[in-house]
Amino acid sequence: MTAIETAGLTKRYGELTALDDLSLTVESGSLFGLLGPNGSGKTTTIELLTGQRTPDSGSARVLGIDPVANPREVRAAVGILPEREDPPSFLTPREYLQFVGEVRDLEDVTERIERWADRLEFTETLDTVSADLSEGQRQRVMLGATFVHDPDLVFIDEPLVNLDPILQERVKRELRAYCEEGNTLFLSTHFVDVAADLCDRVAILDDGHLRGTQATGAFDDEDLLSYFLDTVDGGDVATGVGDGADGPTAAIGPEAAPEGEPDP
Ligand SMILES: Nc1ncnc2c1ncn2[C@@H]1O[C@H](COP(=O)(O)OP(=O)(O)OP(=O)(O)O)[C@@H](O)[C@H]1O
Repeated sequence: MTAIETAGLTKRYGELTALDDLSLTVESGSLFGLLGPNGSGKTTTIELLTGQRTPDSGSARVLGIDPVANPREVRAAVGILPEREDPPSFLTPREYLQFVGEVRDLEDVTERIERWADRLEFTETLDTVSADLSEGQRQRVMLGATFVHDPDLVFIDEPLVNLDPILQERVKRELRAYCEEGNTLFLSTHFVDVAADLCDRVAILDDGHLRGTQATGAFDDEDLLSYFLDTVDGGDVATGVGDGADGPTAAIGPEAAPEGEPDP
């Protein structure tokens, strides 16, 4: 079954074409990665697929729903976690997730909150006001809010930023488990090792253009990095989430690209 299908999806901001003629298929149950340098159009793609923006041309179906005709329906069906969003500082995670549960009209909210807090390891901070949480703790609460309605499809922009290495592994395990339960994850990242580690299929976006789609099974991190650098024109490409709370440990610019001409 197909979770996402786009045909010729195009978005312009004034003179700038942020996304150009994107045609993509994402199968249900897959862990799909949209990999691209800063400004390549990843966020725009997610915003178009979730009915937050309207394309200039082209079409999409998300879980069979047209996000242009039915933006609220698509947002009710999926989970969305934009990059760097926080729970309100004056609410505890439990209060925030209860609020999300009410907006989403959920039954069994208490059970859902406790289950996701357990899966994402923030049970101990459920009743601490969010202003007193670390960045990594707030990121886990946001992940909980994204999954609390157990959607069939989840979009996450940069899933592992702000998490220490131990929590990155825990979250990766949970994301993989979520797909093994038959759900679909659509991740956007500019970290090659996140894509290599997590995703079973990666689409490379560069300057608004889809440069290629690859199954990651045959790649290790280095292979995917080489493929990525050969595929994109270069730019602010991060190679790893490293050991810090902040993400990249190395940003590869055009000067670091391997010698030789990229594949046509
Ligand atoms: N609301 C907007 N108005 C004008 N230009 C925009 C707007 N949103 C994005 N852009 C531009 O569109 C291009 C694609 O942006 P987008 O945010 O989709 O890229 P991205 O791959 O998600 O980048 P990053 O990895 O830095 O988050 C960029 O050149 C950006 O400056």
